[in-house]
Amino acid sequence: MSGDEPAATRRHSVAADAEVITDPKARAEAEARNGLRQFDLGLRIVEDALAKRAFRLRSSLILSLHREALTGISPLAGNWRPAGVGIEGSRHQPVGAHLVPELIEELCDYVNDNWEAKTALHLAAYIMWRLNWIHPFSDGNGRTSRILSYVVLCIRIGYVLPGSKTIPDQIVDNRKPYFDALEAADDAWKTGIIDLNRMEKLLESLLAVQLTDILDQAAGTHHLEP
Ligand SMILES: Nc1ncnc2c1ncn2[C@@H]1O[C@H](COP(=O)(O)OP(=O)(O)OP(=O)(O)O)[C@@H](O)[C@H]1O
Repeated sequence: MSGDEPAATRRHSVAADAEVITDPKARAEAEARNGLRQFDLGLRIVEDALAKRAFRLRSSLILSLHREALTGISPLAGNWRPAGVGIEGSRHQPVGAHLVPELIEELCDYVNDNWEAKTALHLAAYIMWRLNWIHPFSDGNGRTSRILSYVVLCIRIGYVLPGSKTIPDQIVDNRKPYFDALEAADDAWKTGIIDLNRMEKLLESLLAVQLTDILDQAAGTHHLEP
């Protein structure tokens, strides 16, 4: 657009900035509130897919889960990152931003194409690793990977899983085994191999704790250490 053009013949976009909370206390409250909202959206997605007896993973669903977690906190809520990103304390360097949309499509294809052939734990482990590996967002990658992995696990098993110690909550309470499983899958991928053994084992043990929690509540005992 030329600056000397008369106003009457000018037509250019006037974008609004996304409003974000800057006060640290209000921001922490928004993060907690958004976490609950993101989990609720995840459950609605599971219930909807189970009712329809059909599910296809799409990039729009991943963006919706991210939007729910970051609304009011980041101007990029519900959007792929526009630039490079690093992960503090990790050896993994995520790909350039220009590759994100294509890699997300590949992730969705992998899940959809292997829906019957692979186990629920494999698909959940794949998402947990691959979405973190792509690191498609400027922030909120861990939160979105964990809920999406859990959503796909529930849909592929065919249940809204019971238990209050959910897999995502257990990971947040004890992150080291999760970080180690991500690093192990990253290392395997450097040689072109998808090896999710460690992540699958981790998710299996966390699923056992989640389900056993129901038994513990009923019996008033403690069957498994978290
Ligand atoms: N080696 C690794 N490879 C891939 N992803 C990793 C690795 N180590 C950590 N991560 C992921 O990166 C996340 C941090 O990225 P980001 O800050 O965008 O996520 P977040 O959702 O904001 O954080 P949080 O998980 O604390 O809620 C970690 O939570 C983890 O999920």
